[in-house]
Amino acid sequence: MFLLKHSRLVSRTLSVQLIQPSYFRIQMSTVSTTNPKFQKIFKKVDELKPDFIQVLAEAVEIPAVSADESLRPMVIKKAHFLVDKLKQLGFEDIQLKELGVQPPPVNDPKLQLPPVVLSRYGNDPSKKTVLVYGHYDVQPASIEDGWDSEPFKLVVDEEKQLLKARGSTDDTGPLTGWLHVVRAHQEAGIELPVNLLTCFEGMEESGSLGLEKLIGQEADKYFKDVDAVCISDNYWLGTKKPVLTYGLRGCNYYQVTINGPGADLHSGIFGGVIAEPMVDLVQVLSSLVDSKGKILIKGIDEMVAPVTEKEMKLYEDIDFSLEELEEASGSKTALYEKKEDILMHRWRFPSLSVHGVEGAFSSQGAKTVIPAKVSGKFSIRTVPDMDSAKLTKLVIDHCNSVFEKLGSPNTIHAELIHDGNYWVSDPFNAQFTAAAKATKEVYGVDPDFTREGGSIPITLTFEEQLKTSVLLLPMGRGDDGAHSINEKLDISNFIGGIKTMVAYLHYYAESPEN
Ligand SMILES: NCC(=O)N[C@@H](Cc1c[nH]cn1)C(=O)O
Ligand SMILES: [Zn+2]
Ligand SMILES: [Zn+2]
Repeated sequence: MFLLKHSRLVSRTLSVQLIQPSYFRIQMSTVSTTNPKFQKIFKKVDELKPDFIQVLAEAVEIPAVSADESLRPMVIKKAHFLVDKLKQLGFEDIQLKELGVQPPPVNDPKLQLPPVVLSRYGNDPSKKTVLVYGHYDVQPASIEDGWDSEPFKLVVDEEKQLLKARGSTDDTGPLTGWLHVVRAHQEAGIELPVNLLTCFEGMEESGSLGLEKLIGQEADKYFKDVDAVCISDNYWLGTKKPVLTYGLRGCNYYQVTINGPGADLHSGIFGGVIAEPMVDLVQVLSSLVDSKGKILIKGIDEMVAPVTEKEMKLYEDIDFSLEELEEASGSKTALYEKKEDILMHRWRFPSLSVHGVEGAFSSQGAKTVIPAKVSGKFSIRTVPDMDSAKLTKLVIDHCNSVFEKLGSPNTIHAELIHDGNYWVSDPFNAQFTAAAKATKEVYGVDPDFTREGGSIPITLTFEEQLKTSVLLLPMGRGDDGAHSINEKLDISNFIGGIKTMVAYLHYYAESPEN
């Protein structure tokens, strides 16, 4: 069961008026549509809200952290949870596609990748077929990171009208949203206007390992009738205006390991007389990027497509501000002040982030250890026209060359852990047009068309392998705290997002084009 914050409000749980900016309130407080076609089904979505939240509560309780090998059984458990839900809803041809063992680096060489959940709802040749993709794995989370509540227990905050838990916005909330779309149609007695296929994976947060191959294998089989792919796994740019997303950065994730003594050592006995891996590693890591965010690895800037004047105009028209960035980051630490600079550095320039060090002392206290082997983790968000293989060569050569200059007797091994391509689409195709109409229907405003700094590694693969267009239809807001502490999804976004999915499927089904 989920936790209700402010328990005195329990009796009027979930039937309270939603607290929203004024122009949303008009659209969302009752049945949020001017179109009689959607009235019945939107009303049903509103009525089913408690049930939808209950499903989310059950789903987020499973700590499906793909990056944590010890939690792999939980990731697999969540796949089976989804299978049960799909069965209950009458989905057919449900298949758990196994992807084999996880490739190195991995502690357990027999570690199985979590399965991909394929299923189908409807098989009418006269209808279009929409494949919806989502991921059921989540980022790591623990209360010690600074969460206000247990991350794997859903908190329904009545006062703020939000749902808080790891996975609420990324991506369990949006993924389960697709199941609710089907339930709402069933209970409203309205036929789904398209055939719906699902592709739910459990490794997205760890680079979608194994999925690319499966999509290639199934392109002419399970996915052979797919007309369009829709992904709901990203966020509005800010907190007020809905967006549709037509671009993503890619992500190349690296690990650089420095190996030294045979075991961790006492720094009083060995300090000053042996070469310390951690000292070498911090020098390698600090050579990658400066404090202004400039990547210091030579040759990367030259791969980036130049900014055009036409493109500059796009950034000027987007509704966003420095204040929104500061609000979402909870700080005044932005590297840029102008909206255009912020957007370009988030969407169309590469960035390098240093994430952490495996093997180093990281707890409270003052342990006087010399770690024997340390691995620094960093990633580069990639953009057009960067080539992943060329980038990797530049990165590895750079690390080796910096290390060589240190003259250390330790050893270095720099490697790519996973890569996923950037993606940029045509925001005026039939799918985007249908989604824009759907957004207007639900929220009463035209969406902004945005790109995103994050990555969904499989997006380009769907486009290329299935020869279809991909739409990114975000559910949550820019301040949801995905990958961070206190991740949340506003209830109005959850319900509005489900309605938008509904309307998008209907408008896309009606569209004369594919
Ligand atoms: N909601 C999308 C998301 O969070 N994607 C991850 C994908 C990723 C790539 N490498 C590791 N994870 C992201 O970090 O952008
Ligand atoms: Zn995600
Ligand atoms: Zn994520």
